[in-house]
Amino acid sequence: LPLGPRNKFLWISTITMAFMLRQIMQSTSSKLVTDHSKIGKKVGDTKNVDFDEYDFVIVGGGTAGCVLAARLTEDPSVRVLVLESGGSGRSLMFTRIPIAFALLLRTKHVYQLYTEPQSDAKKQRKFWPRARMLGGCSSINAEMAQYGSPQDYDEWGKIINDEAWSWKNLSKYFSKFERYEDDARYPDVNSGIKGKGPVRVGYFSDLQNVCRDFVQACTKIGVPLCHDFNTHAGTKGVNRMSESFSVTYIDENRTRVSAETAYLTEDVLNRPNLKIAINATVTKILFEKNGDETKAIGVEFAKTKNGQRYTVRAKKEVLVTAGAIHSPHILMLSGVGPADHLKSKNIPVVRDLPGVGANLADHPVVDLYFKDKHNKSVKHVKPTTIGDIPKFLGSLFEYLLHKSGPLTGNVGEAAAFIRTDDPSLFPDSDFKNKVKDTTSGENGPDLEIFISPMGYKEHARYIFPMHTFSVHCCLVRPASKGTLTLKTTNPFDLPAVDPKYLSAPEDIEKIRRGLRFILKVAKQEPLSGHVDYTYKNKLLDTDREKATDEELEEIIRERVETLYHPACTCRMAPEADKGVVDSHLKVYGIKGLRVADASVFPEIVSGHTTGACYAIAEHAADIIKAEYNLNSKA
Ligand SMILES: Cc1cc2nc3c(=O)[nH]c(=O)nc-3n(C[C@H](O)[C@H](O)[C@H](O)COP(=O)(O)OP(=O)(O)OC[C@H]3O[C@@H](n4cnc5c(N)ncnc54)[C@H](O)[C@@H]3O)c2cc1C
Repeated sequence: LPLGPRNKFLWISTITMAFMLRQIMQSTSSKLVTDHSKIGKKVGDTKNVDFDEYDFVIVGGGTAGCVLAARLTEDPSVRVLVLESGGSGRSLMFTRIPIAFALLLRTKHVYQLYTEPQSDAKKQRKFWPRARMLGGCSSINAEMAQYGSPQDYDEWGKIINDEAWSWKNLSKYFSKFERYEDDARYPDVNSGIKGKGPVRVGYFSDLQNVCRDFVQACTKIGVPLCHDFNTHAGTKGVNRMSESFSVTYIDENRTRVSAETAYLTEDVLNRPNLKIAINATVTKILFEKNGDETKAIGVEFAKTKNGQRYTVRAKKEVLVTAGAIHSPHILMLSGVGPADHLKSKNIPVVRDLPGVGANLADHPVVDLYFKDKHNKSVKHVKPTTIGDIPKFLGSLFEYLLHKSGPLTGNVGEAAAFIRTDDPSLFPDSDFKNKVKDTTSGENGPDLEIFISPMGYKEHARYIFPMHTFSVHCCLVRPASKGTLTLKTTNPFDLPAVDPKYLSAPEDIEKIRRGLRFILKVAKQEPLSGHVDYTYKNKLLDTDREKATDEELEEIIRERVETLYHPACTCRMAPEADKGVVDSHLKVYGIKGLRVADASVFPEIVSGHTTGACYAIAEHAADIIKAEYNLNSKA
């Protein structure tokens, strides 16, 4: 552009903005290894090239993997290698700006997974994005820092018959990872019971008026206010909610806190006993048989589908932390899984474990959309009209200059956790169909209702062009369970995932109750003051109140989506109960092999899943340190 005064302004603004954006991105440390020949041995290399040996090889540098890497290398005598199939998460701008994560979902930094056609959801294939970068899904999630209910963990302790996993013992690991400091704006939060760990949590996200008023409206229809979801009381009484969405994984600089930013600090990366290889996809685990004993002795990995394979040895253990999709995938590719299925794919069976890939659980969510009377939605954060562009630039400047505004939002700004059998919300006189209790205990919820200050579909690919807000009904204790199986034996092909959404009829009834709850809240002051009831549009749900049960069921089957929480595919449970790992997270029947991530959940928690993954990994690190007599402090 010629340098006229107007263009000069444009240039200066653009350069300033680019500079400021650069500031919020953190550079990829030179500590990350990209030359794989420096850490592994080429498969097929006839010369007996010396290659590095590590005590522990961590498969997947995601949420749990980063925790294990940092904790285990606190002992300088232990050598740890992390193999991560993606690159650095913190060097990507869209992981740093809190609201921008949705822009990453359909990029090469995210596995583009689709479910099998869902028989009970109009045969649709549902998009299931999973992160492919350091920090894993903690680098792309919606930053909601709610950890589930204490009863969920008591249930875990019972299933695996080990009190170490029940809330009274596991809760110390939640304190170990989180860091919450006093916030004068939230005097009712007891910081004395909070942790001082590396993962900063706090009330630093944006809160739009419509979301604040949702909270008020909920309290008016009988949902008590809860000042903090994450206490020992948890969601006790369940009809409680927070003033804003509890806390978020967003720090005082209004940037995302991921497992990579919190645990892989410069100090940790500089430890001589830690190596992290990126763009390194583990293709299989290597085993050695000695009599009746099978031991994991290392892994094979590669950069690309047809690229050079490398191997690396693990003197002590292989620790699989590739998440709920890829951990069972890697086990199966390596011969650990249901024998019949492996044989059908010509994979030699190392250990028959029918639980691998079974029990797939996820939180289904159904959204309702309302026209925003005040035209105050934050739809301009992803501009869809010409008019959105100046507003977007304004918000970008506000974010960069003042660290405030809608870009500091996390989409799900306020929430209510309720029970579908709560007679004060769902009286028998109005709700004739009975519901089965699938909660983890009488104080656990089965529904989460949360609100976003804009309407969107298809994981934010589609933003409504008019001003809307959406309220989401998420079934946090679904009865429907699914499966994960191999499609092919190529490790670079994604597995077949079938969550079997809505296959249990009670799931429909519970979500329907949730939708009725939403429609009632939308009619309640002060939220009703935000709804334009005169605006008619078939896409919106403003006048859905009179919908029949059948019509709501139709909406549920049409709109059901994932809340991105797959779990339980390598369940920690007795082997006879389709368990894959024991209470020390060791894979049954194999030495030197553990799994520690969302796949080991014995049951899905009635809340968000990142906290549980951090706690599992912190606990796993202590279990391993105790077993090998390792030091705890760096
Ligand atoms: C869009 C989205 C929004 C979410 N919102 C929230 C939220 O608001 N709050 C919340 O608590 N939870 C949320 N979640 C869920 C939460 O982030 C995950 O449950 C959690 O982070 C999973 O951690 P993990 O350690 O099990 O796996 P991940 O964090 O997924 O880590 C797995 C890692 O393994 C790597 N990997 C996979 N295969 C291989 C291989 N073969 N070789 C090497 N590396 C491999 C991956 O690249 C990844 O880094 C969300 C998730 C998504 C996707």
